[in-house]
Amino acid sequence: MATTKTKIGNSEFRNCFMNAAGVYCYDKNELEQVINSAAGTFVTKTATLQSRSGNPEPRYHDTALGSINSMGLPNLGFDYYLDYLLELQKTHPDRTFFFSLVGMSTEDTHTLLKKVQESDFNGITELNLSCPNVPGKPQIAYDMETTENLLTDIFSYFKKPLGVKLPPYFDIVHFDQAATVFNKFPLTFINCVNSIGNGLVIEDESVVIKPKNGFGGIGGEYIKPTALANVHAFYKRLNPSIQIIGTGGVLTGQDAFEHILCGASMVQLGTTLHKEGPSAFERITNELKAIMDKKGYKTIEDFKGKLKYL
Ligand SMILES: O=C1NC(=O)NC(C(=O)O)N1
Repeated sequence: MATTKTKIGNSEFRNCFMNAAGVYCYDKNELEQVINSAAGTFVTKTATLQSRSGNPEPRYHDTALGSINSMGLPNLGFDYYLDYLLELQKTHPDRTFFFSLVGMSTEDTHTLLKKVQESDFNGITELNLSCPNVPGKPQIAYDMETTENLLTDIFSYFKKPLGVKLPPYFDIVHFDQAATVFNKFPLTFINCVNSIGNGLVIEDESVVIKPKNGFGGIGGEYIKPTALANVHAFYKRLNPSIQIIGTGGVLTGQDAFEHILCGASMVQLGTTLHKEGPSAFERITNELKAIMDKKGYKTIEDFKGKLKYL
């Protein structure tokens, strides 16, 4: 029987599936459900220094092929998530969890990461450089100079495992430029991709979410080709020491198989988890194991990154 265990940095996970930041991770209740599911680990909702109520509702909408959201980083604040993560280090010492965070300013980002560095947190930090939904705030990782300067400053003091959540890129030159920057730093991973920013969904004659006149991040089936391309483009360009987390368009074990084939070491569920709930982890894990058994793959390392070209 195949195993879907994996490793990110020096941390081992019993399963290569987890939630995507923003889904089933707002509070202890939701995170507990992911802990008790077949998921290998969880990532928190992206935490900011102060708690945020986020954008006006309706701000999330499911569609037949995925979802659109403009949540606006609603979260209970950095201290809430850090306190919970430190509590879990006592109750679940054998597990490693991910902490997603970003500042509303560069100064806040450094304040947050210095707090993490100085804390007893021994998990993995995911810096969200790609939220498309805070009015007036750009997706940081679309600005390579700002990203390079930020990472240079961060790695002068941050010595714990760190990865970045990236927006999708759509230009080969941008893959080259971004990879050149990321290869300069001891990143544990990059996570490709966040939602495709500023899409528009219409029902009858109206937008379906309130913020930004209906413009929001797109997830689900719509984005799998873009997600797979980003995973593979960076897999081919990055130092092997920087692993890839694949996020976007995973509904089935086949979708997860494709993400791993492109180079992902971990696969996140966003829209599918929102629609189906934590039981999706067991379903998709079993579907992936069935594919692996059929193909004679014992571990994900047997086919990770081995996408065939014509
Ligand atoms: O990084 C994010 N990506 C999204 O698609 N939505 C959330 C949000 O709006 O909070 N953040």
